[in-house]
Amino acid sequence: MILAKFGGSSVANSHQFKKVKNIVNSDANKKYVVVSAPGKDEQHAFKITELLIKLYHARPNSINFKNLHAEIMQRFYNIIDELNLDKSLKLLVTNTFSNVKKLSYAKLVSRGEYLNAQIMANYLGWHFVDTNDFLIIENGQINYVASQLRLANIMHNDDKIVFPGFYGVNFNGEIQLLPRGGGDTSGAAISNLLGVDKYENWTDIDGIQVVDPHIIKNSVKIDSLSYDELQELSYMGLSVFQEDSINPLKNKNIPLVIRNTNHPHRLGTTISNQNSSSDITGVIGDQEYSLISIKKYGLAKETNNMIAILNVLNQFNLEIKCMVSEFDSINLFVKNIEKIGQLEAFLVKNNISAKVQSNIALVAVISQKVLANNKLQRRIIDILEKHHINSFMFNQSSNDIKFLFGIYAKDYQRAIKIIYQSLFEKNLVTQAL
Ligand SMILES: Nc1ncnc2c1ncn2[C@@H]1O[C@H](COP(=O)(O)OP(=O)(O)O)[C@@H](O)[C@H]1O
Ligand SMILES: N[C@@H](CC(=O)OP(=O)(O)O)C(=O)O
Repeated sequence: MILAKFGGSSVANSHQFKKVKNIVNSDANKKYVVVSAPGKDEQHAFKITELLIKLYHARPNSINFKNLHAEIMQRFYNIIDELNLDKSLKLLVTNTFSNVKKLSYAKLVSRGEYLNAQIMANYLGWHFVDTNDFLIIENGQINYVASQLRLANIMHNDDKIVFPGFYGVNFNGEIQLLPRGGGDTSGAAISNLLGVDKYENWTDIDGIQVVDPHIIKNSVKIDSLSYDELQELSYMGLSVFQEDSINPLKNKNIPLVIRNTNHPHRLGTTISNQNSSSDITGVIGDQEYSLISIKKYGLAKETNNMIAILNVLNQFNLEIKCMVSEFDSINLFVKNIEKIGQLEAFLVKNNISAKVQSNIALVAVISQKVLANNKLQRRIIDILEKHHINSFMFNQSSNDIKFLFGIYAKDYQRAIKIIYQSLFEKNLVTQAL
């Protein structure tokens, strides 16, 4: 049994719907489909989810509101008309958006996946099952035990089912959204609940590449990698697959295959408990960090100091990506802070002497094979020095999968290109081993 999740780019218009039908009909084992809301395509610069978020914030009856409302409905009408589907679906679209201002944020924003799953189910001739009826999300976390019980009451063995991604429901019956990109998580969670043999994640790229294609268009494609490597890649910012989606698959040893809806015969990238096919699986990062450097005599020795600092950061809801401590200092890399001034004032008021620096990038080289010896790390530091890229804070993860360093954001893309070219194009990976 296979569950296939189709991301926004794979279900953006009627043309893409036809590709999805060919893919699922070509393999009798594909029994479950999860869809996202229509994404971007050549005609549409915005995803439906983005338009729904704008609609929620638009002033009722303003021109902007009316335009957004019409644009969203028209995209669904076009898909239904172009596929010659039952006209009742158009009525469903109209009714869904008939009283937008009465809908909660989560309910409105989830309607993109809800309608797309209804339309896809009708087009494939499969059943529609609403995740609203079984996927329990409490405080942002999926409750697997409760979800399993509810799902067991809905499922009938031979059903072929289309589920909407991205949302579930809490115990009070209110719709709950997963974080943006959460369709991957829905797919992984439902794969776990149904105990499928394989989870296919269909998107618009042939698989995972060593470098984000926005930085290097055609870097080496990885044929296979381990769950742990993917976890590190996603944690460091890989957008192709959501970070929270890996554990539900790893726990049940369900292989994940990332495949291209536009080129369905290409093999994609397989993620399982097997070691990677490549020495290096990623040169990856993000340039939206701030560095908080805190100094105090004997700081790292006193647990109370640490607790006080973490409490302060907690009040500002900061996500710490990396923390390096020495005898009298702690360096924390956090996602860009909107209220830097307020944070600095707060730290001073609490007698914590700290410097906050913005426009920092974190870059990681991910490899399960070569980081255990130190040669690759030295090679990377040499490359950065040779190209006059100021780097600071080098950190190796305890599982020897990730080598991480900080640089200034202005050097981010150049650093990634140089490291990739030096290691791959000049074939230095093998020399570094
Ligand atoms: N290292 C990488 N390898 C492959 N794709 C990547 C990588 N980094 C970023 N991406 C981007 O991820 C995109 C696919 O993810 P996403 O936009 O969420 O797809 P979907 O619409 O199918 O959910 C690709 O189009 C690609 O631009
Ligand atoms: N539509 C939601 C959920 C999602 O996973 O979408 P996509 O598959 O297009 O990344 C979003 O835009 O966040």
